Amino acid sequence: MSNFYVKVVVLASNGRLPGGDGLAAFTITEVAVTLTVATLVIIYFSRLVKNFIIKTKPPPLPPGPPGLPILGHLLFIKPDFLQYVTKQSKIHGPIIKLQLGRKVYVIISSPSIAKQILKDHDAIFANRDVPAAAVTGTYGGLDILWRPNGPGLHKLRKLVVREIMSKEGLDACYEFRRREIRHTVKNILGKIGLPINLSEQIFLTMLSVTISMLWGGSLNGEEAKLGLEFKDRVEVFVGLFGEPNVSDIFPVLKPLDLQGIESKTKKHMSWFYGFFESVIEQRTKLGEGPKMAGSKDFLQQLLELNQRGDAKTSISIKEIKALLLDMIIGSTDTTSTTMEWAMTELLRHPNKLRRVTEELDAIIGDQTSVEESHLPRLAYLEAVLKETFRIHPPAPLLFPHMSSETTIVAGYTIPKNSNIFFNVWAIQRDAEFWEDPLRFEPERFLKDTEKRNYTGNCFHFFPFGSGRRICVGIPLAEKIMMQILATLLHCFEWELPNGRKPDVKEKLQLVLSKAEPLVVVPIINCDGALDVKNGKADVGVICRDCTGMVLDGATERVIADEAEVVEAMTVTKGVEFAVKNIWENVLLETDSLIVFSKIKKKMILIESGN
Ligand code: HEM
Repeated sequence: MSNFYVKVVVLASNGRLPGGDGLAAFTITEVAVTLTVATLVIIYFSRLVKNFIIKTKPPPLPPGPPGLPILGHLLFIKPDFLQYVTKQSKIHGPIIKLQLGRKVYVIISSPSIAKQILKDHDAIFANRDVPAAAVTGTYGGLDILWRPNGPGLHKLRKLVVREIMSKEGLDACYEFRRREIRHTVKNILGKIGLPINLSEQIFLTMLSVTISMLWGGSLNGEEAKLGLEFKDRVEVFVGLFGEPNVSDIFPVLKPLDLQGIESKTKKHMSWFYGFFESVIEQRTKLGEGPKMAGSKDFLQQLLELNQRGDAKTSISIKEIKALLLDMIIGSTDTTSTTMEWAMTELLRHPNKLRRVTEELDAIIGDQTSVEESHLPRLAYLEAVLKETFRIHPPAPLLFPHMSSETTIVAGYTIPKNSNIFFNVWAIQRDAEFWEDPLRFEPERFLKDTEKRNYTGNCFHFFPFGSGRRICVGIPLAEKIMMQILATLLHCFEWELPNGRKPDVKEKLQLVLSKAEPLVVVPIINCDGALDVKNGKADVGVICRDCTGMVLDGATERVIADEAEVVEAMTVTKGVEFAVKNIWENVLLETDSLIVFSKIKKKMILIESGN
């Protein structure tokens, strides 16, 4: 018997020696074994429980910079939120967390994590945290942008995608788009040689295009002032949505509206909605608006749905107004900013600009205007637009998505109701995927075109978002931007005032625009200038690109565009014109109808007065 065994037996038998009581010795052995087994079982189970606890403990929140008590990172996000989050992501990794008050903000700057959220967990992350300004500005989120994910959102998205953005919908209102682009050309022709704010010009074109598609209206002529007012108000309105609002961060302060954001939003909202109400009232009084190839404009369709009274498809007047505002805001700032950046980059890279104009000359040739049918063949221009989206995405962080459940992503816990930003600006400039990412190189989109598209499947390049909140306006955006850019570049040459180089400083409001608007000088892109003398004073008719514009030679102001040539010549009836074609020396009488073609570089006489 070992010493140890003797000791245990003696202790267990209260000092009595074994042998006298065999039963006691047996019990002690049994107790020892039982104790050992119990200890082992306890150890085993405690390990099991520990493992279970470790396994079921939620992963940590994403890392991030330390914040201040109560305020969190509120004081750090200004003046440049995009630069701040990009810098913090470089330090803390591709998924980071910031806190404003009690609200959690998660910023993603990795394609694979973006894919997990926007594809694998799309339904969970398809909500929005509606800021107080948007609640006020959209009747509590009745539009598409701020609407919670659900049947109401699907109904509105389907309506826009099927009725406006479908091929048939867009074809049906092509004439309106064409008309507005020609008005823009005419406007610019009146400003040849003068500096113009291109951003403003393009914004007005886009606004006119959108309004004409929505209800057949136009902002040209007398209404141009209205266009500028729209522009100012859209800018302010959008700025109010983007402004960090203490009412959102600390909801108890909401009734105080400390920054006055809600009251300002209300003021602008009443202006927009008042405008829409007058359009709707007019439509209801006068009946259907202008028809486009037998189809109805969007407003007409909405009003008919409003009359239907069927809960599944019916739409209220408030929804109609909120939707119209969405379409106008969604389509103007984003597209005009993109075109402004595209022009800026082309002016900075004359060799790329040359390649665009060569392509335009080859495809459009001597035809008088850029038509939508030309667009699919303008591969290089399309690459220029994509490269512009890559380097200057108008929505560099997309629009924030909100999680409707606590979810684990990339090994971190994203709490319910967090706001998720996707830093497409950083992802699309990431040297791991894009060679020489800061260089403007449209050629990279000429290879691998299928892979490098923005339909939401490539998470290295997704300027329109992805998943169920992807932008509804892509088909319109791509058509209209291609056509406007092609027209501007085919019809005019562009210079910077005083030979300056355009700068690329950015400014983030809701869209990432140029800090300073692009001011450029349009010059005549045609050698075929014609002089007209009436014997008393110089009067000019100058051949202008594509459009057959008639201009006053002294002031270089437009007298008429092609459609109005007849009228212009009637106005000048009785005045003797001697029109000298620099190639053919043609003399015309006043009553002649003339159009000019740029490419043929000659004046075409289509009808003689006598
Ligand atoms: C350069 C052109 C455009 C760009 C870059 C752009 C970009 C975007 C982005 C990034 C989003 C948010 C996606 C997300 O939340 O993940 C969005 C949403 C939206 N866009 Fe666009 N957009 C453009 C043009 C347009 C046009 C032309 C329209 C309409 C006429 C439009 C209407 C909308 C609407 C209504 C939404 C909200 C969708 C939703 O929340 O479900 N956009 N857009």
